[in-house]
Amino acid sequence: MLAVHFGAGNIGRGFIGNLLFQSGYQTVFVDVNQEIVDLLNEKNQYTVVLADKSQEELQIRNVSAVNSGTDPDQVIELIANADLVTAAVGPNILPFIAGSIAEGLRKRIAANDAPLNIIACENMIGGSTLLKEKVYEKLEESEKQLFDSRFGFPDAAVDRIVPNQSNEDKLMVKVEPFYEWAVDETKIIGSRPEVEGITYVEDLKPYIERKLFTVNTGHAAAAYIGYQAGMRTIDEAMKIKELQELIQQTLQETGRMLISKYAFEPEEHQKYIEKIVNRFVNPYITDEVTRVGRSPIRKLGPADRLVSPAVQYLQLTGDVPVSLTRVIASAFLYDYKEDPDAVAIQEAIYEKGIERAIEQFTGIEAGSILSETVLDHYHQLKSGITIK
Ligand SMILES: NC(=O)C1=CN([C@@H]2O[C@H](COP(=O)(O)OP(=O)(O)OC[C@H]3O[C@@H](n4cnc5c(N)ncnc54)[C@H](O)[C@@H]3O)[C@@H](O)[C@H]2O)C=CC1
Ligand SMILES: O=P(O)(O)OC[C@H]1O[C@](O)(CO)[C@@H](O)[C@@H]1O
Repeated sequence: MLAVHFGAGNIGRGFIGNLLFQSGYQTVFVDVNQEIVDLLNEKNQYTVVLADKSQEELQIRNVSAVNSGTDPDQVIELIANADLVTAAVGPNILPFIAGSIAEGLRKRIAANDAPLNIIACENMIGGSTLLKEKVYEKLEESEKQLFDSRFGFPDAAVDRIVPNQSNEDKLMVKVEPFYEWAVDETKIIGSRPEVEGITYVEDLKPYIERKLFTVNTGHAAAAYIGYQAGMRTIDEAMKIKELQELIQQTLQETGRMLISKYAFEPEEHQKYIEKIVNRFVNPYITDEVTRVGRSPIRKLGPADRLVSPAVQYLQLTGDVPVSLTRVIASAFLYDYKEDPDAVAIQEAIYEKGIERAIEQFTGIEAGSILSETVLDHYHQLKSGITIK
């Protein structure tokens, strides 16, 4: 069985590649990083290390790679013959891989009538749906019906913390032992890809919202508030008692919203929160706040981990979320110079003021109660009332 995976980065090698190998696939990674492509083709294997007391090493074999920048025809050929296509490149990169996927699917249609599923494994709601939209933008109107009947783009929720790597062995990836991969089975075309570790679900929305608004909201809170307090890593940040408390309060807010929306069992949800917070304090993982906080424009978007739960909390409970708005404010103070999103946000604040910047990046209307609350937190945090 042939799997083509776009993005041989942290989650690509450390999670998706790992499960594909365990499920019997031959995996070809598609990436634009020539060094990683060369190494994968030279070794045809790499090591995944579990970040816990055991430090267990898994050998991931049957892998190779192609550089889509220099060898686009090979990528097209691979897609034409694949049994499964997956991607973990980042939401902003999905439009750039759509062209070769469209071409590959065209070539496949000309050669055989086997169905194919394409699963984007990004931290976002509707990642595969977005990829499908971008692929379909490359099609003629007349092609779309046949594509609909042959190719599935099931959305997914993926969860495993894989920090940036600093190993001497450039292919080695250190990952937390925990993982979860839920896939929307209603959008599968043909038979379900048999991948060890995938949970097929009929309704993905509760899974993806629970995950994005707990793991990723909590993590973003630790990153932005931790950065504000001068911390370098998430585990350092988590040692600050007040920060842990703020994360707990933030996750109580997202929890209240999720429980009210999906009728989750409160005790079960509380256990889920505790488990997530424990993952953040894993002493075997060094995860920089600047990785977890990366791309703040994306993270402040209306459908993402901070603003969406805040807006839904207000709508569902009638109360203003005190902690979520504080985390949103701290994201507006995130001024890490190496992050182009952070720089753009700071420039927008400088040029048009914080209130307009909040509206621009979050879609929260200026003058609304949410905007006013974020604004209050922003001014307090800026005047030095920090967590430390
Ligand atoms: N790292 C993690 O723990 C998790 C990450 N994710 C999601 O997975 C996605 C990837 O994240 P990471 O693996 O952390 O990032 P990463 O930066 O380690 O990996 C991304 C890879 O995509 C490659 N890439 C960039 N442009 C490309 C293109 N045009 N074609 C093919 N490959 C291209 C990069 O060279 C890199 O190897 C993101 O959406 C992230 O939110 C989801 C869950 C966990
Ligand atoms: O990958 P993103 O969306 O930039 O956000 C980083 C987040 O993703 C993860 O890497 C994995 O879920 C978390 O560590 C963190 O919450």
